[in-house]
Amino acid sequence: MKYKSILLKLSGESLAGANKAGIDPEQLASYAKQIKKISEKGVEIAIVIGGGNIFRGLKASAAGFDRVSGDSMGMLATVINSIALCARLEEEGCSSKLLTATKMAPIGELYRAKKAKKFMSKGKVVIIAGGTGNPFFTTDTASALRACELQVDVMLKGTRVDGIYDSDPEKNPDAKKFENISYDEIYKRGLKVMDMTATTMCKENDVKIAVFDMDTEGNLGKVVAGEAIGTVVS
Ligand SMILES: Nc1ncnc2c1ncn2[C@@H]1O[C@H](COP(=O)(O)OP(=O)(O)OP(=O)(O)O)[C@@H](O)[C@H]1O
Ligand SMILES: O=c1ccn([C@@H]2O[C@H](COP(=O)(O)O)[C@@H](O)[C@H]2O)c(=O)[nH]1
Repeated sequence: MKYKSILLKLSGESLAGANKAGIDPEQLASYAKQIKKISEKGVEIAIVIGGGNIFRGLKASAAGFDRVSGDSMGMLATVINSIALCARLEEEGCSSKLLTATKMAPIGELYRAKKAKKFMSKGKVVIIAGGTGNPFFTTDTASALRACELQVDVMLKGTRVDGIYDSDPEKNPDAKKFENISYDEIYKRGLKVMDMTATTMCKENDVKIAVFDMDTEGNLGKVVAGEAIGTVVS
């Protein structure tokens, strides 16, 4: 395996599968199987999941809430997805541990980097729920933060597109894919695959990012093995 330790960011929206909302049991099972496979190969794994399939804070004002309340609801949405993944991994026979950014016992223990690293070194898949624990952020930024804290080899953004394009491929069918790209090129072109706070955090702390299509079974194993199936940012 090319990468011995990873921070995997999973898209909440992708977890919804074809239904576009909620959690699709087949999608969840596919993610769990892929994660179990690389865990069995000795890869240390931490996971952050988004909450876009349930709630996003940015939509709060339209729904009649203030932004901070909306973001709190968004962070709780990530906890729901994290509980689901943790339960599914256990079902698959893959030992996992749910840690939370804010106090939430008995749902999960409070996150601390040292604690997370200890579990990871013992072969447990660590799921870090609740984003950063602060409003006005996203789970992309939470992923970048945890990747820095845990000093993993790479931050993997597993999503429903197969890499970074020169424009949003879900809107422009003629968009061209990059195999490699620099952080600065992402700023210069204003590419929106990840938010700028997350990109900056990775740039400043020298965290490599790989963006790939997690919805095709087997892709996680390929990316961790170093196959060039997505886009690498460095
Ligand atoms: N230049 C680009 N290259 C690739 N994808 C892009 C680009 N610009 C925008 N995107 C969009 O970014 C999305 C990937 O982001 P992400 O995985 O964070 O999805 P999300 O719906 O925001 O997930 P979450 O629920 O975790 O917030 C893709 O679905 C794609 O449409
Ligand atoms: O650190 C964080 C992370 C997330 N939020 C809120 O949660 C939702 C869902 O996260 P996504 O990354 O969009 O999937 C997000 O829209 C924020 O409202 C947060 O406040 N702080």
